[in-house]
Formats: sequence, C-alpha cells, structure tokens
Amino acid sequence: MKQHDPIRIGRIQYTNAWPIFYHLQQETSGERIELISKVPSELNHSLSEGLLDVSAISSFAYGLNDERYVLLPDLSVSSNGKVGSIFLFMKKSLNEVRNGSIAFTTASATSVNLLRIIMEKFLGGKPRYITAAPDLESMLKEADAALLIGDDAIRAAWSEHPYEVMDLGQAWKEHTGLGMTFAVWAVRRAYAEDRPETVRAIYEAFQRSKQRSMADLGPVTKEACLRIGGTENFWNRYFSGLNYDFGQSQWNGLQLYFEYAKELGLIQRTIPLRIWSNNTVVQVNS
Ligand SMILES: C=C(O[C@@H]1C=C(C(=O)O)C=C[C@H]1O)C(=O)O
Repeated sequence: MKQHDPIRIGRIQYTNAWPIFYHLQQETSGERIELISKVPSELNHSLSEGLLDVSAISSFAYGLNDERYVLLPDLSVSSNGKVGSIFLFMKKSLNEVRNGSIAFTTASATSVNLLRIIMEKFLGGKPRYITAAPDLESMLKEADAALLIGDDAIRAAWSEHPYEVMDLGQAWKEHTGLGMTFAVWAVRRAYAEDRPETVRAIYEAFQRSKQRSMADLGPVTKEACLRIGGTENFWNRYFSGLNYDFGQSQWNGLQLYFEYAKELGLIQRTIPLRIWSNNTVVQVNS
C-alpha cells in the first residue's frame, strides 16, 4: 500500500448513522478520505474483503471476523429499548409467526440474528426463514412476517398498513433488561498496525463530528426531512432515541447477544471485544 492512499471509510447508507458521519469531512484535517456508502451487509462484506480500511459494520459481522478487526470506542449505533428503525411487520399473530415463516431483508446481519434469538430462544418458536430484497409487500407475499431495517423500515412504518409491528430493540430490552448495539466501527487490524496515526486522526474526527451533531441536531434533522420526508420533530425523537456510544453499558448488551448467538449455533466461538485505545488494543470483558 502506498503511504498516501486515502483511507477508505465505509458509511451506512441509512439515516441512523448520520450524527456520526455528518460533519466528518469538515472535521478531518489533512487526512485524505474516501467515503463509500452501502447498506450494512455490503459494508460487512467489503471490510472483510479488505476493500475498506475502517467501516461502520453490523455488530454481528464483527463476531465473524473479530481476530482481524479492532473496534473504535465510543462509536456505535445502539439503543436502550425502542430503536425506531428495526421492525418486524407481521400479517399474522406473533404466536403464529413464531412457528410460521419470516422474510429477512438482505441488508442486515445483526438484526436477522437478533430476531432468531427472539423467536427461538425467548419465544421458543422455530420459524422458517427466507431472505428477500427489502420490499414490505413482496416480502409478505412470501412469508407471514417481514424484517426491515434502517430507512426501509422507517418508510414502511409510515405507509398505511394493517400489520402488527415488533421493535427489535424493545423486545431485546424486555427479555434481557439490556440495550443492544446494532452497528460498531471496525478497523482492519493490519491497517491499524500500518497507519496508527491515520486511525487516530480519523477516530478523533468521528468523535468531533458526533459531538457537533449531538450538540445541535438541527442540520441533521433538516436534511433528513428533505431527503427522506417526515417532520423535524420525528427525526429529533428518532436520533435522540438512538445511542451512539460504545462503552461498558453497550459492551454488556453486545456480549450477551454474542453469547446467545453462540448458544443457537449462529457463531462458533466466544467473541472477545477488542477495543482500540490510543493505538493499543484492549480486550474488555463484562
Ligand atoms: C439502527 C439500525 O441499525 C443497523 C442494523 C444493522 C444490522 O441489522 O445488521 C447494521 C447496522 C445498523 O444500520 C438500523 O438499521 O435502523
């Protein structure tokens, strides 16, 4: 790799991560960056293929590649209860869906596995799963319920529909008492070892961007209204309901999620959380 290649950063193509990305370009000083926007499942793939250096990815995808990644602290898309954009739309009762059929969006990795934990471990069900492009009506032609995430979920919830809706952040909270982390900021370990100063500069720029957004959500909510629709009040509540930190309280929820995922055979090992801290890697346990 040439020393001066721009750092390739993966950006979630949904509104949920805007507060962290919104001021990023302005907050970088001198670092050349290339921002690549995709849905989470594509970012997961690109980072694992080495096509990105740093990316917001599905927290589940960290569990599939933890030895090759290191996580940036205090950056995540999390919720402590309702998330507001990860919904299961059900055309039958939950009791029927539990042993019926569910269509998963192709865009997700964390939420599909979270839904499996909810259905199989918490509710004792055994549904059949299919994966489909994120379109509510066509998904519900094929299955009893449909899982959507991000702006697809928000838009579907706005449409006039007759379906029961489960918020997965809320269901997780009800069953565990904990919050849930859906996206984490991962750096390829090899990249962090080669370019520690670049990682530090980008990390600090992400933090400044997030702090600016949280101090004044106005510009972010206004742009969300223009680009996606809805009211400023809606977006203010949405962004304020999400949590963008990644510290002990988020680690606890995520470690329990990985433990349950392992119980169900969705991942094969215990997953340690390796956190980048001042150019060293610290392993944390709850
Ligand atoms: C809050 C959300 O979290 C997301 C859900 C993800 C997943 O299910 O894999 C990945 C990243 C986040 O974008 C959302 O999409 O609305």
